[in-house]
Amino acid sequence: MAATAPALSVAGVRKRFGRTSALNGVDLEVQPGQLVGLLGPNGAGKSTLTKIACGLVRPSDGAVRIAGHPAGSAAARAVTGYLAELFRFPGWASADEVLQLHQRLARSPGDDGERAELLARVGLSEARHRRVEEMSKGMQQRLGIAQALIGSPRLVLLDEPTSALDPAGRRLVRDLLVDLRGRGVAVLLNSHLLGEVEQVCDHVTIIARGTTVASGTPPDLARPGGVEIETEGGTQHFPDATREQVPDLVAQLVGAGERIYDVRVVTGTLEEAYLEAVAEPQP
Ligand SMILES: Nc1ncnc2c1ncn2[C@@H]1O[C@H](COP(=O)(O)OP(=O)(O)OP(=O)(O)O)[C@@H](O)[C@H]1O
Repeated sequence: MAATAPALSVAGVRKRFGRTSALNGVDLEVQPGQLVGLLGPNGAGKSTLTKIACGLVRPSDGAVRIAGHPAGSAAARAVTGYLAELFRFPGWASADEVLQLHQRLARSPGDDGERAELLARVGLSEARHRRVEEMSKGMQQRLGIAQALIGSPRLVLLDEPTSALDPAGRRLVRDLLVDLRGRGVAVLLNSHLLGEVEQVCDHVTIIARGTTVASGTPPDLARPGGVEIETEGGTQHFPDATREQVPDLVAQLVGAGERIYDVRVVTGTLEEAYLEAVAEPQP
């Protein structure tokens, strides 16, 4: 069962914190080798869902399984890597010591070699003996990502892993995510950086008010935005036209005596789709 099960399966999950209903029935799947972006406004329930997946929070209702094992079980935790949104490593520890500690916590058979490889993958080889308190926020975040990869997890849960990173650091993490996908690792990525999610994720789930409001591939979610044709008299916008209609549109305009300088098929952005999906329903 475990061999063919999704890396992460979330079915009908609800979570109440006292009077606050954080999740109201969310479904989500991440397959091995799939990179899924979890988007949603502040307070939508993304971190709560991630914490449920790694067994830190118990759902009030619903089922969460990791590679076929119940979330929170030893078998599930053994194949899961997690980077929390807000984490703090001891300031006195070096990068290498942080990873060593987490190797012990994760009971990873990994050794010096695993630590050196992980530090290289997050661009911290030179900082191996630097203390955490001497690192920038971005370096600490990259160390956090290395920590999440200890023991070669099959599922990696990353809660806003690039919020402190500069553009080069973000590129490095994007490349790392693509590499993980290539190795068959499943990744759930919580992020507010829509451009990044659009570039790297195979699938996106948007939650708002504790429920799923949209789900699909980034191109599916980012709807087409029509066709723009630049003519002598200015830009003409055909909002409902598709790429297939371009030759006919151009022929009509030329037939009507227009001169054409440029034609653009406008694609919507994930940002537009996101804003539409999370908008409060009108009463
Ligand atoms: N331990 C807790 N006790 C009480 N309420 C909580 C707890 N954790 C989360 N909540 C509430 O649950 C809801 C969802 O919070 P969560 O942190 O999961 O949102 P999020 O989508 O990750 O937000 P952000 O984008 O700001 O990180 C919020 O209303 C939050 O206040």
